[in-house]
Amino acid sequence: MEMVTVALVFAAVGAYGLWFGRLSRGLKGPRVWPLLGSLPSLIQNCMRLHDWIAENLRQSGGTYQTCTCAVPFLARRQGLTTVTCDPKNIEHILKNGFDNYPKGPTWHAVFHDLLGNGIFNSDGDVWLFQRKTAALEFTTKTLRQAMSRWVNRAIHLRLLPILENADGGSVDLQDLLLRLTFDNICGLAFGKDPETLAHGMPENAFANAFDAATEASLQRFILPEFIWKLKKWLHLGMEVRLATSVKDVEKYLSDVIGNRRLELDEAAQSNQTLQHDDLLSRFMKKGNHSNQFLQHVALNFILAGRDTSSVALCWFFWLMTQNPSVEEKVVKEICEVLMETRGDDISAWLSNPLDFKEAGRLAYLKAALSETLRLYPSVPQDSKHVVADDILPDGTFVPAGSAITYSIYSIGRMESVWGNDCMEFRPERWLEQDGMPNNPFAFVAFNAGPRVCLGKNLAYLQMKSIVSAILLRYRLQVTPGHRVEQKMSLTLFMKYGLRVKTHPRDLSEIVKVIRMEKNDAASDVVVGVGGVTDVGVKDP
Ligand code: HEM
Repeated sequence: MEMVTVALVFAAVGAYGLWFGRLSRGLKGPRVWPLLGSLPSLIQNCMRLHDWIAENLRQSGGTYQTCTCAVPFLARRQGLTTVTCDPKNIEHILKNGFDNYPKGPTWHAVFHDLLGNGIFNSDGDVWLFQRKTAALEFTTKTLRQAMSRWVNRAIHLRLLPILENADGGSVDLQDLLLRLTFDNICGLAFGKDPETLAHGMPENAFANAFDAATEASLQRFILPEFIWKLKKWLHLGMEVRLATSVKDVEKYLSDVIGNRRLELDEAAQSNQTLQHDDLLSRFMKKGNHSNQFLQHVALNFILAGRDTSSVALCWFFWLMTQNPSVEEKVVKEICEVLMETRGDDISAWLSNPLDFKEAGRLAYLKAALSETLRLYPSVPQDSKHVVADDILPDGTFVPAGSAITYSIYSIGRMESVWGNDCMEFRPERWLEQDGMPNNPFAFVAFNAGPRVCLGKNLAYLQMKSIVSAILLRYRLQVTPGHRVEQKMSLTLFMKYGLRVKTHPRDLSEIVKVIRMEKNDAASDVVVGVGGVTDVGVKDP
């Protein structure tokens, strides 16, 4: 009997060895260990994940396959991940083969408790209906006006007073910006500014519950699905926190929706039109949707639009401190535009926020923001589920049930895509005739294809308003000793925030230079092309 057991064990080990040999030979990426797959290298590099993935991709020519669970049957499906940064593959995944690469069941299960079947967490017809309805709203001028109103209010009533009071001391700009954009997106999503950005940085029950629910949902990614499902069923650990936070978030939103319904009914009875221009009211006016559907609409927009622009701005402001010549050009462009639209009096530049036309003319600023997102994309990587066996344009076979990760962070750092100067922060490339790669899928910080970010133009407007308000008034200096590092998360936060000192900016020198250039230009015989508009910046 013992002999039989030993023989069986030997046979099993031998069979596993043969299987593992075949598997690991076919994989190009980091070393794959028996049973543990690439988990050891993943853990070893978890503090510099994005740079590690970029190195792997450089070595493998743009695509590799790896396996986090080297166990037969599981390996081909749940364990196998294809990692790519090849723009042709990305175009295939996001556009040409769109239906074969949905977000998939894992993503959906993780976020379902918080986001339901909202736009950010659905595929197929459920997603398409919401996408069509929302896309109509995102092209309206009134939504742009609403964004402009919310952002300018928060900048002038709360952000600037906080910076003024900092009085040479250091502030955590990341914290301020995260609060500001959270307030903005709540205003836009359901017409209420929770004012989390205010003196003393007050606690806000809705913001806290939303943060706790997002964090607890993200924790689910770390665990195998059956474990977090078991914890949910047994009411254990983070699952308890998730359930309570989701309840709090839903209660808050259900009160907002209930009040809005009453206001809309009263307005209809007295033949008045309500002035609410937020997304929730727009969806309510369009159809007879359930409270739960409307809650999910609001929550999905908040999740999609809350941290992305603040994180991009954080890296932008840090890059300004590292690249003073770019900062000078950014400030000069803003001054040039304001001098043309508001005249020479500097106080008139500071008294009112940018209007749409002024913001639209800031081509260099838009290029600098895009360049920031190329090197520091707010969403550094994204994953898709493979529905049916497929072959990617570069010849890689991807089996049904496996996952594909495309590294947005790596695409921007590939010499093969962006040229020898890919690691340089050079906004000019966005304005040059041949500065950009031919394939528009080389820049997917806002996603691309049918699921391209709906808030992209609003985000540029919001970011331009915030940059102008801060840089016209202050020069920023990273607080000595402060460490700027990436946090490993679905969003590219700075791990320790961004502590900066603010120094009042004297615009008189820049104004002198602009005046001199204007005089020189006026005395030239050749007349220039006039103001550049931001249509000059190439978009995918
Ligand atoms: C710099 C700022 C922003 C960046 C970098 C960004 C980036 C992205 C990315 C990468 C996606 C795809 C995510 C995925 O499918 O998993 C996305 C989707 C989306 N974004 Fe943005 N976003 C920004 C700002 C905003 C803002 C301000 C809003 C709302 C006002 C917004 C609304 C959306 C929506 C609704 C989607 C889902 C689209 C769909 O699935 O059909 N985004 N965004």
